[in-house]
Amino acid sequence: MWFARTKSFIGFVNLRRGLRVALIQMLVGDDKSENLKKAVKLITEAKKENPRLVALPECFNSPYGTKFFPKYAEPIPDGETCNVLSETAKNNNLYLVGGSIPEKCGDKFYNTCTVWSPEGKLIGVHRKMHLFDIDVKGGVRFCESDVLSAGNKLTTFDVDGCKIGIGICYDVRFSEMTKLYRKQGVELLMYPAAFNPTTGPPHWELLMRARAVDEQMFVAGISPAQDPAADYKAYGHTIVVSPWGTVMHQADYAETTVVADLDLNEVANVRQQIPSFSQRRTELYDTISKSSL
Ligand SMILES: NC(=O)CC(=O)C(=O)O
Repeated sequence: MWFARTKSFIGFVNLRRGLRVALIQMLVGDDKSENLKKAVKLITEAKKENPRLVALPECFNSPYGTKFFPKYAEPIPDGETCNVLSETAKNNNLYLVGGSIPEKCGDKFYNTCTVWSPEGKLIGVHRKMHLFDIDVKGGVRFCESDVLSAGNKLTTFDVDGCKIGIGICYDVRFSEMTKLYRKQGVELLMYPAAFNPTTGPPHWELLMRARAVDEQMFVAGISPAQDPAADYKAYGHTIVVSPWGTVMHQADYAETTVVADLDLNEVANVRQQIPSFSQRRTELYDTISKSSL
């Protein structure tokens, strides 16, 4: 296992607020129980680096594709995958962002991220809010809404005083959502995500950096590794960006784990030096128009 570690440091601070995260860029196959075994193995290996929080990628127990979602879907929290995630968080005594899985709830399906405490308790459930329906000629066509329903709620949780927000993949393209997280005091935004060879190269890093600079927070994107044989080829490139917009670490296409030390004081430092949030002219550009224009 190859580990990459980056450190971020700005100036002298009296009280260092740090958070070590491990982001698992896992190669996902079509055998669900093998995927679960692999996730447990990689989390257990990552634990050797002593992270406080570990994250898995979007759709880590199933291939990413609408034809797979109904077959792989499980109820939350009473399914096999949730049991495994809860046990693994507890056995390793860490916070676990469980990537995402296809969720079945009644007659509906969702693309859902669960978050687990070191005691194995479910502390967050995020259903992808913006469904990935795009058609790029000669590139990628995908229509999640053929099968999935969209979630309607933001999701935050706390790790040692750091408020963390969750989005899933396509959610990263919606800056209004990130602004709401900023208003809630989020300092780290985590996106389990699976971009692709069409949108990945031009947009992946750009969007992660844009959200980090817009809202002056750490942003992490956690992708599956690329499987050249899969119908949908994930872009990989699991990434961590600082509140200054610096790419602290970015993986390639292969399976790997990125370990990053986040200096949370950097959030306050950047917000103090560039106080764009309090300088907004919201009276001029309220984007939620109530008019019929
Ligand atoms: N897979 C997604 O949800 C989003 C994506 O690939 C993109 O926005 O591009």
